[in-house]
Amino acid sequence: MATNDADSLVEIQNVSKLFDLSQSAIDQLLGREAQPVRAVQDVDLTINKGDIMGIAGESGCGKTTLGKLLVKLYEPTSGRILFDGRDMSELLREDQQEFRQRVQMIFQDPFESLNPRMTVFQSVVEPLKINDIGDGYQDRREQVIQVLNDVGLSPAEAYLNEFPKELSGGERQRVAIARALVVNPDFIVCDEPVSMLDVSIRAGVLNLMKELQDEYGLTYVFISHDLSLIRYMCDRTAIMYLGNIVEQGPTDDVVNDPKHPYTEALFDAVPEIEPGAQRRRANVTGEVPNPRNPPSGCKFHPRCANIIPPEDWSGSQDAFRRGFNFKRRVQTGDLEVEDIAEGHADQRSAVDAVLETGLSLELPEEHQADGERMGTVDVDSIDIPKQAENALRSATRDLLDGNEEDAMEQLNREFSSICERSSPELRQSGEQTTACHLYDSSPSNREAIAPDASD
Ligand SMILES: Nc1ncnc2c1ncn2[C@@H]1O[C@H](COP(=O)(O)OP(=O)(O)OP(=O)(O)O)[C@@H](O)[C@H]1O
Repeated sequence: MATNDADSLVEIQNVSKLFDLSQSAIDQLLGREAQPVRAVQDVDLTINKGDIMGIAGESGCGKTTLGKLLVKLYEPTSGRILFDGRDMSELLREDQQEFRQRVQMIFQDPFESLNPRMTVFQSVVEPLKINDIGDGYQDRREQVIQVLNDVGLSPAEAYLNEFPKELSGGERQRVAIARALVVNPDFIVCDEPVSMLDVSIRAGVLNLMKELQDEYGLTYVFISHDLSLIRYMCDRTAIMYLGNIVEQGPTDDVVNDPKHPYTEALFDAVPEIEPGAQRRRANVTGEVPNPRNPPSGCKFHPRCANIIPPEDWSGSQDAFRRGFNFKRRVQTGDLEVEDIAEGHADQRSAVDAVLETGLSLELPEEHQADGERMGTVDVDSIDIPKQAENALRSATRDLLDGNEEDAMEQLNREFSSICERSSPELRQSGEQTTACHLYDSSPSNREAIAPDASD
């Protein structure tokens, strides 16, 4: 749990945000409890004064929800957030006003965040009026002119009477930034602040935001799925997956020496900076699961390249990953054994065909095994222990006989992993903290998979 550090501005302590808490019609029909969307779950994070903290992750992982919690647009379902040492949910009325002045948010779409019927002057002066800042019209007008010049809209006088539709996308976002800055905040949450802008003007807006950070003494949170932006802007970075922070630390360390297999996969998928360099795709299987019904244990385990075999596993990790994936495909109904077996004269060749399909991984070409093609793999090329192969064969025969329960029992006996059983705690590794069983204290885990992950 985060401690009250002298340099910290924001401390997120074990925060969760759940949506749709009531039972749906399907829940009622099945007599089960409500299945809320766990948009943010058990998040701990400290944001230090003067830092730019990046929050990265795929769409739907909870970045915006976390951002909105930070500016009190949402209240946590559980946990607490301290701003400058004070619990945000316990602010008195007068303190709330001060908070709303000190904390601002900039959204992705400047067109939506600006009122189309207000001129630039009206938009930017409004927060001064709401917060009762400034000494009359003339003083406020001067403050508006000053901030418009600061955000590069100069001469400011030329912009005062413009409406949003008369401005370019970049100009509109600068007005949105001016609106946030005019009240002289300490902390700004920027949610994808340049993703709607033309690529050619993004760098200009980002550089401006860096300059403003020095000038106004700001602390920023940058939410983005764009890892090049995170790399360029942020001192520290937190990586989210299905509502959890799976890794965080100094951006250079997170980028150059990722600890969590998800972080590694995420950065694998980013095109290199050098023009013409090959894009290396991520070594992950499947899609992001439904946040209403997330996987057990480590939520990333069904997709993870480094899933951990049991201690007595004698084959390769790759073979375990394939066997485990076979089990999941059976569990989720994704392995159509009858279709695969169709047209095979005897059960033995049908079982061979199911194994060839079930043990292949749907991975980008650069991560496929030598004997892998068109969704099948040569089973002899996999280093799988005899006993495990026999269990797969026997489970497949059960499946062909329609006996899924016995099949699952055998598969569970052979292909069980700590990653599916228990949720990993955040642990220090190098400069970062990461939630992955590879970094648990049991040395057998690390030796089995990640001999170089022992720091
Ligand atoms: N108001 C809401 N009601 C119900 N579910 C919500 C609500 N807001 C977000 N969610 C769900 O919570 C999860 C996290 O959403 P969130 O928008 O925070 O993710 P994100 O990482 O910001 O995604 P994106 O980059 O696409 O905006 C998603 O599954 C989303 O559908």
